[in-house]
Amino acid sequence: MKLVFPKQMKEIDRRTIEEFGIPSLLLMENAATALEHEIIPFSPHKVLLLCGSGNNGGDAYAAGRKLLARGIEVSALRIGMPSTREARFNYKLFKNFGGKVYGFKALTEKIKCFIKKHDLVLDGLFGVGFKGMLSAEIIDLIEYLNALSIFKIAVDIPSGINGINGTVNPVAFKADTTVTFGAAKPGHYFFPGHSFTGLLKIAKIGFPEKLFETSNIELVDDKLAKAFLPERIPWGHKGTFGKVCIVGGSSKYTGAALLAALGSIRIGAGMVYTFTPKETQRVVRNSLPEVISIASKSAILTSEDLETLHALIDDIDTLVVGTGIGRADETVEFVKKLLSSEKVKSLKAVIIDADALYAVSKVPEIIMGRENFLLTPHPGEFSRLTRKAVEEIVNNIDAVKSFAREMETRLILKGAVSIIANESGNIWLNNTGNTGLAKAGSGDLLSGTIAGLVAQGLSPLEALIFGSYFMGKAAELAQEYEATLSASMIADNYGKVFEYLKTL
Ligand SMILES: NC(=O)C1=CN([C@@H]2O[C@H](COP(=O)(O)OP(=O)(O)OC[C@H]3O[C@@H](n4cnc5c(N)ncnc54)[C@H](O)[C@@H]3O)[C@@H](O)[C@H]2O)[C@@H](O)CC1
Ligand SMILES: Nc1ncnc2c1ncn2[C@@H]1O[C@H](COP(=O)(O)OP(=O)(O)O)[C@@H](O)[C@H]1O
Ligand SMILES: [K+]
Repeated sequence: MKLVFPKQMKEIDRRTIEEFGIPSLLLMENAATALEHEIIPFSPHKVLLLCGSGNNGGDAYAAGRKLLARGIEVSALRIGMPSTREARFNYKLFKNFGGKVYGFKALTEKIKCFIKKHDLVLDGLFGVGFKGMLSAEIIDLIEYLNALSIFKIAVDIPSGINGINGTVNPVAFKADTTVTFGAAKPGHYFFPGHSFTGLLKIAKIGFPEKLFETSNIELVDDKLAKAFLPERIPWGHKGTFGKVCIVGGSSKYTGAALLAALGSIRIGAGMVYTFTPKETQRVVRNSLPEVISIASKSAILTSEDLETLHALIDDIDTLVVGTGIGRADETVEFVKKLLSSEKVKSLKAVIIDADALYAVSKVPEIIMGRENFLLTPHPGEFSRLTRKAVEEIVNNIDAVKSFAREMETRLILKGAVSIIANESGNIWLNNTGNTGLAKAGSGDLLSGTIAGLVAQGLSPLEALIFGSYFMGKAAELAQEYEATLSASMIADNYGKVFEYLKTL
C-alpha cells in the first residue's frame, strides 16, 4: 500500500486543484463527508470539535456543520482564528448552522466541565501541516482529553504526531479512530505515533489515484507479500529450492549461525550449510542434523579459511556472513577479503549481518555498487556504518535512503517498523511483528530467512521485503504470549504464515 509524506500530500492536493480543476472546497467537503460517515454510527448526542487555524480545523468545522444539519448538538473549541480561505468558509457555515464556538486560551476548570459534557471529540487541531512542538496550553488540553473515556476521532492524523517519522513532542491526541485522506502517512505507522492513531481509516476523497503512484514509499501489506510467495514446484528436488551457507559463529556466540540456518531451513531452502569454528559446529550438529556443517581452521574465522570457503561457494546460491563471528582483528580481515573477492560475485546474494557489518564499517567502500549484497543492520550497526547517532537514524527514512543511494546498495534498518531501501531510493516499511522479536536471536533468524528466499528464486530485494514481513507475521500468528516467544519458537510458526498467505 502506497504511503505519502506530508509534503507529497500537499503536492498531490495542489495538483488535484490546479491540474484537475477540483476546487479545494470540494476536497474539504469530501473530507467532511468521510468524517460524518465515521461519526454517525456512534449516534453521538453532543460532539466537540477541536479546531486549529489551518485546513485540518476547516475539515472539522465542515464535518461539524454536517452533523448540525442532522440535528446533532455540536460545539467547537477554537485554537486560533481560521487562517485559510477554506477554513474561514467552513467556520462561517458552521456558525450559520447554529454551531457554538468557544475560544481556547488555557485549560480552566470551566473548560474541563464543558468538555466532559460531550460524548465524542473530533480532533482538527493540526494535520499534516504540524511542525515542531505543541504549546504548553495545548499539551494540557490534549493530556486532559487523553485521560477521559470519551470516544475520540482524529482528522487526518492525531494532533501532535509528526507525519514524517511518528515522533510526538511530547504528547499527541490519543485517537480511537483516525480518518486520513488519500493515503496514510509514515507517521501513522512509526512509534510512538502509531500508539496514538487507533484504528486507521483511509478515505478516498477525490484525489486522482494516479497521483499516488509518484510516491516511492510503500507499506508491506498482505497483498504485496502474497505476490512474493515462492513457488513450490511439486517435482522439485533439493537443488530446485536452492543452497545456502551461513558463515558465522565463534566460541562466544555459538547459537547465532544455528538460528540463521534454522531460518533458511524453515523458509524452504533445499540445502543448508554452515561454515563455523569447531565449537559452533558442535552446537549446530547437535541441534540441526539437517545442516551440512563445515569447520574453520582455528577457533575463530580467519583469512586461512578463504580457500575452503571459496571452493564451497561454487556449490551454493546464497551466503550469510557475520552472525556471531565476533570482532577479532583476524576475523575483520577475513570479512574484508571475502567481501572484496571476485568469487562472491557469482552468488545470488550475500547477506551481510551483525559482526560482518562491523567489519564493513571500517571500509564501507567495499560494499559500494555490489549488486548482490544485502545489509541487515539494527540501529546500532547502522549508526556505526553512517557515523550518525542512533537517535538521529531511528525511524529516519531519509538516512536509510541516502545510504542506499550513496553506497548503491540495498538494506533493511531493523526495528519495530523496519525501513527497507534500494539503490534507486525506493522505500518499503514493514510493520509486522511484535515484541516477541525484541530478543537476541531474531536478527539471526531473519538473515537466514532472507537467504533461504533468495535460494528459492526471489531477487535479493524481494527477499529483504518478504523475509522481514514473514518473520514478523510468524511472531504475530504465534499462539503464545509475545513475551514468551524466542527466535526458534517463531521459526516453528513459519508454517502458519504460509497457510495464512495461501488463504488470502
Ligand atoms: N490534500 C490535502 O492535503 C487535504 C487536506 N485537508 C486537510 O488540511 C490539513 C492540512 O492543512 P494545513 O496545511 O492548513 O495545515 P494544518 O491544519 O495541519 O495545520 C497548520 C496550521 O497549524 C499551525 N502550526 C503548525 N505547527 C504548529 C505548532 N507546532 N504549534 C502551533 N501551530 C502550529 C500552522 O501555522 C498552520 O496555521 C490536512 O491534514 C487535512 O486535514 C483536507 O481539507 C482535504 C484535502
Ligand atoms: N518491537 C518489535 N516489533 C516488531 N519487530 C521487532 C521488534 N523489535 C525487534 N523486532 C525485529 O526483530 C529483529 C531484531 O533483529 P536484531 O536487533 O538484529 O536482533 P539480534 O540481536 O538477535 O540479531 C528485527 O528484524 C526487528 O525488525
Ligand atoms: K488532527
